[in-house]
Amino acid sequence: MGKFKIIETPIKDLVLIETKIFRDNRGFFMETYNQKEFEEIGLKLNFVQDNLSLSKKGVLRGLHFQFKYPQGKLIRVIKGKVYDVAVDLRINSPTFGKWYGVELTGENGLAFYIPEGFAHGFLTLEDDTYFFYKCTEIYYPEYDSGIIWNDPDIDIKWPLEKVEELIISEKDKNLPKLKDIIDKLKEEGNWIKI
Ligand SMILES: Cc1cn([C@H]2C[C@H](O)[C@@H](COP(=O)(O)OP(=O)(O)O[C@H]3O[C@H](C)C(=O)[C@H](O)[C@H]3O)O2)c(=O)[nH]c1=O
Repeated sequence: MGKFKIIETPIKDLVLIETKIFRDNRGFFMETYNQKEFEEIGLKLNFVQDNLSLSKKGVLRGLHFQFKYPQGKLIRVIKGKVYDVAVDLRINSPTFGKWYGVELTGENGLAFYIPEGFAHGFLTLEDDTYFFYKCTEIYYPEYDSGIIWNDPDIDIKWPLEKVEELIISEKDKNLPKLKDIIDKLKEEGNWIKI
């Protein structure tokens, strides 16, 4: 019996991964990634970069994606709590422009795999939240791109009632709407076509 279990979401290929937690009187142990066992549950992934960010309660990062060299992301909250959101930007996808959100905490061992072709963002629900993710492609600042977090056409139901204030970077405050970049995405991005 493997240590990881896939949980499907309403969006194809976007999955949650339950992780076996070994608890004892010292605390707990878990494997956060195991290439062989991930392949056994259908996730054949090659990670080339790990990221770690620390956020205060109310920080919203995103929605981000890399215009070229899109990144798949295996996300875990090490400590704290976030509401994590992925938006399907895969051209021709039947769920193009649709979003899915999930609460991730350091305690429940839930991981979230967001394949290439999605925009990603999260709202931080606790202070001192450590957010760790493995990426299937390296960072290309020249291709760093995104969509404004409150794009009315995507209409993400962020749990804003759970935070007192929003803390958003100037860069993220000025991100475009999906409708303003859709043509560029289709024409110039070596974007994921499913
Ligand atoms: C993403 C990234 C950033 N940086 C540098 C660039 C900036 O000087 C600094 C902060 O970058 P940024 O403000 O883009 O960090 P976030 O707002 O956390 O961006 C991330 O937030 C959302 C949630 C994501 O899914 C992406 O991985 C990523 O876009 O780190 C790097 O050196 N390498 C990197 O891979």
